[in-house]
Amino acid sequence: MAKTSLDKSKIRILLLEGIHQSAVDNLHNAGYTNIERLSTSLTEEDLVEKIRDVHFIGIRSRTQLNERVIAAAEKLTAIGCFCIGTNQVDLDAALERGIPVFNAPYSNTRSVAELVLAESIMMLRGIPEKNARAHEGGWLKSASNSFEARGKTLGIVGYGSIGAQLSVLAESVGLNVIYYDVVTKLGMGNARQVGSLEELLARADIVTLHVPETPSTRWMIGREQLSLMKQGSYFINASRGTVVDIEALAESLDSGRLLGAAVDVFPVEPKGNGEEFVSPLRRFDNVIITPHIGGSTVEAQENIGVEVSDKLVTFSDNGTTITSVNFPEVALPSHPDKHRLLHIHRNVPGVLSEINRVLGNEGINISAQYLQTNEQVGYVVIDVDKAYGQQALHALREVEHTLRTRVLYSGIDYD
Ligand SMILES: NC(=O)c1ccc[n+]([C@@H]2O[C@H](COP(=O)([O-])OP(=O)(O)OC[C@H]3O[C@@H](n4cnc5c(N)ncnc54)[C@H](O)[C@@H]3O)[C@@H](O)[C@H]2O)c1
Ligand SMILES: O=C(O)[C@H](O)COP(=O)(O)O
Repeated sequence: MAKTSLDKSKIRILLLEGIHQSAVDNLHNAGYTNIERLSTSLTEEDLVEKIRDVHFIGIRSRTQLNERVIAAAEKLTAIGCFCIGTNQVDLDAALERGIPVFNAPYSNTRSVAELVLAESIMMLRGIPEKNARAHEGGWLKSASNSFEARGKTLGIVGYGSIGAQLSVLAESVGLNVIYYDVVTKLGMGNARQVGSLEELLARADIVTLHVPETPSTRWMIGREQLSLMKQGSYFINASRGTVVDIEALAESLDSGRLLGAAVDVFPVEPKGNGEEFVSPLRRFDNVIITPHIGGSTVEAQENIGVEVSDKLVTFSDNGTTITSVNFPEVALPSHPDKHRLLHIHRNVPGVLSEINRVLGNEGINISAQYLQTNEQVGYVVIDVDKAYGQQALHALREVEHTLRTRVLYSGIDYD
């Protein structure tokens, strides 16, 4: 019987942007040893070159996996975003090539929520300016524009994992919480959903954004929205830089409508720690500027390293795509004495019956089978007797509308 799997040590894994050592350790423990780990992201040109021979890539928010890069990734099997956001990946381009994308939807949410609550309290007390003056030798002892959090209203835009967690923390210090979300959601504690973004902007003392980057959130906060905010209110953005018109935010700070802001994400961010950060917000002492570190805590990064590498290993070892953000979700218990075939195809009628027909024609008995589809793609996992693995793979490749096929042999096979 022909051995069909590629030795795990030949499976190339590229980890970028300083992904935590926990990911490397986890992959090693699962038998994957061919790992290159870089502390930075790569330019498009470098990525196109480097990704050619890579089976798995791990990135964070900075690496742009656009259509051109994905098209160059001839061997790429799965993408791991070691963060929450997946807007940096062309998810459709990956799907079209049968490449599932995974992320870590929960591991850094607490870190962001804690930071935002701390920033709210710091801004209410005017700490950013007082701190800046003291560093210059000044002494701004004053109660003017210095407030308790108790009884103020926090307005959360996007009540998902981070927004909801922040809501709980905020109520514990006496903030009243209102939130706006495109989906109707049950509030935590006494938090109340409002019917429109405009209502939230008009009622909140502090507005904080926790939406993903999508076409509906792009530039959702501009001059008009900021003009609806209360005189003397505060603004926080730790979501994505493209959600806010930063020039309009600077104008609101100049006009004094906003007493302060805290911004962690920017439309253009430096590619690495050595590059200059350019922003109209640099001139404001009452703005807390942080370098996209909302999720950058030791705890979050260690957990993310384990969570996403686990997902890559599980997919690599048995084809499971549960929690993939772009792919039909399939999990079939492993059958150690069988060969597992993975078949990814365009989601058009008749493919499954064609698969079963070609396998039947070859006299191949199917031990287990599971199909899931999304609008574009169908994903079938099929277990067959070991003696037929290679033959079944050849038969499946002939099925019309096939995007990709693979056979797993006591682990995995890569084309
Ligand atoms: N600064 C950081 O380091 C950092 C860390 C983690 C996450 N993030 C960003 O925060 C975002 C939110 O994270 P999450 O885990 O809470 O995501 P989530 O998906 O759990 O929640 C997002 C919420 O936004 C809502 N939403 C979507 N479009 C909306 C719109 N147009 N108006 C109002 N609400 C809308 C969704 O319904 C959902 O409830 C991530 O997508 C990521 O971009 C940043
Ligand atoms: O999407 C996220 O989880 C955050 O933006 C954090 O991204 P990072 O891993 O690049 O810090």
